[in-house]
Order: sequence, then structure tokens, then C-alpha cells
Amino acid sequence: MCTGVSYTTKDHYFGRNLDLEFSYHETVAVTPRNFPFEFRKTEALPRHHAIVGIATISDGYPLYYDAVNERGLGMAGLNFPENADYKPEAAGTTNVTPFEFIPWVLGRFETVDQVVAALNDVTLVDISFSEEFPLSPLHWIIADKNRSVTVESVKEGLRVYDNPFGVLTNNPTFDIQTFRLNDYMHLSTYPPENHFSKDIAFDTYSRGMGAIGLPGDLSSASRFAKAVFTRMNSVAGDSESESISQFFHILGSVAQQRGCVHVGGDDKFEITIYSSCCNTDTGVYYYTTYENSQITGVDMHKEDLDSSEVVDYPLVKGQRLSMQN
Ligand SMILES: C[C@H](CCC(=O)NCCS(=O)(=O)O)[C@H]1CC[C@H]2[C@@H]3[C@H](O)C[C@@H]4C[C@H](O)CC[C@]4(C)[C@H]3C[C@H](O)[C@]12C
Repeated sequence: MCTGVSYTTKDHYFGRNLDLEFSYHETVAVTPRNFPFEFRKTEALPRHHAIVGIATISDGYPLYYDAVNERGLGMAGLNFPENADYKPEAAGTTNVTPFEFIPWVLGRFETVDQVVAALNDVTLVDISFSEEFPLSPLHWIIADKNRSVTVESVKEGLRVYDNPFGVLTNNPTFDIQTFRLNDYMHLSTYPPENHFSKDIAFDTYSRGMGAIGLPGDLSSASRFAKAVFTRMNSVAGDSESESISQFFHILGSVAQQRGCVHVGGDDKFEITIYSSCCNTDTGVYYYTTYENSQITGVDMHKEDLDSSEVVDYPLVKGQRLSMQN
């Protein structure tokens, strides 16, 4: 499972946890403006916005998991098994494959409003990248400084939901996730008050009791409620250090520790392989990995963004300890 987040302090930040039991050899990939994006069923983009994000590179093509473009638009794909339903090619529409969806959106558009308008005409088609990389059942969060949306291609068609929470996890469908938040409206960051009975003398014996009932398990619906609560109540200073620290704490509230989520077999566990946080105003992509809690950054503007070659950096893994004596 995964969690995607959009969050604004002075700047806008966009990122995600990638939760899985194995890695696809992901790297931080910067795609410059003149890398020729070919699309299977729609017109190529020989020149486009530059993009930074995490991708598996196959045959020179960046298969992005999440990314941000130089105009401040961010997009992430999260698992959506059983619900994702891609369609046959539909004449008269723009046919985009799921693996092309991030480059197609980030290559062309600057704002969520523009993307939403364009999606009226889009079909997500059931064409996979290769035998090695078959179709992934995904849904997406797309965000800029002012707006977030969730995009789901389901049996009934392409659904676009406003996402005022700036959070996406996995199943169920976004309308149900949103509805279930109603169950948590009584939660509070303040100490609870007694609405239970005037005849009982309650004791607020601990800080944090106003949020008793906030789920702490790692299921997708629970992570959604937990991440929305944390994100909506988040308080951060405006500096880069305070902002990215807070962002990683929001993601940390729903991170997966090895051993807590079995995924078949006795010794296979889902873990948070990486957490990312991109400053969409400056184009700096920060990340941590499961075993490297130190924040590492890649600044897209330090690359030649007018070139035509993807530049990629392998994730820095392994703890970097800073000893004080
Ligand atoms: C599985 C990843 C999402 C993380 C997640 O939600 N895991 C939960 C697993 S589960 O529900 O609990 O079983 C998704 C996010 C981005 C996906 C990758 C990107 O879409 C890029 C390519 C796309 C290709 O079609 C398949 C390989 C792939 C490299 C994808 C593999 C996998 O589906 C990824 C890595």
C-alpha cells in the first residue's frame, strides 16, 4: 500500500510513501524538456515540461511512480487492485496507457484545472509497457499549490474527484474513502469534553485523548483517516527545513515497519521502501529509504533541462550515522 500527500507552507510540497515487499530498482530520474516522449496511441511530445521523480528506467523510458514538473504540478500512482479498470482503445478520445499517464500529464500541463479539463476526453487504455512490466492497477493523485484531485479509471468510466484533503491511499474507491471520514468527525486535537454523561466524573488522564478512535492499523482505509487527520491538523513553519521535516512526519504517521504486514509466506512483509517530498516550487526532490533516514535531495535545476537524455540517480540506501563523539 502507499500514501500520497500534497501540503503547502510557503512553498508547495508533494510526495508519497511507496509501500511494497520488493523493489523495481527505482531511481530518481530527471527527464529534460527535449527527451522525446513517444506515446502508443496518441501524439508524441518531442518537447515538454521537464520532470523529476522516481522511476524504473526500461529501454531508456522512465516509468514514473510519482513525479513533479518544472511548473509545480505533481502526480503519483498508487495501487488500486480489483477496482482499476482500463479500457479498449476508444475512437474519438485521447487514448493514454497507464504507464504513460504521468509523462502525458506532467509533460503538457501546469495546473490541476488544466488537467481536469483535458481529462474529459481521455481514455486510459489497457496496453502494457512490456511483458516484463504488465499493466499496474493504479489510481492517481494530481496536485498543484491550489488544488488536488484523485483520478480513477473504474468499470463505470474515468472518475475525477476533488481531493480537498490532499491525501490518497489505496482501496476502496475514493468516494467511499471520503464517505467513511464521516465516522471520524468527533476526533479532535484538543482534550475531550464530557458529552457522555453528566453523572460520570471523567478524567482526561493523558494528552492526545481527543483523538482516541483514530485508526492506527496499516490498512488502506485506516491510513487514509490517519493521514488526513495528521495532514489537516499539521502545523509547520515556512522554512525549507521545517516544511520538509513536517512533510516527512506526515508520511511517517502511516509508514510501514517490517514485520507488521504479512504479504504471503512467513517472511514476506510490506515496508515503506521510500518516502518522498518534492518542493514543487523549486524542483528539489527529497527522499528517505527504509534504511536511510537521512534526507537525500536531487535538484532538477542542477541538470541541463534542455537536453534530451534522462539523468537518473540510484537511491542512496543504508543508514548514514552521524556520531557525536
Ligand atoms: C506497487 C506500487 C504501488 C505501491 C502500492 O500501493 N503497493 C501496495 C501493494 S498491495 O496493494 O498492498 O498489494 C506501484 C506504484 C507505481 C508502480 C510502477 C509504475 O506504474 C511504473 C511501472 C508501470 C508498469 O506498467 C509496471 C511496472 C511499474 C514499475 C509499476 C510497478 C508498480 O505497480 C508500482 C511500483
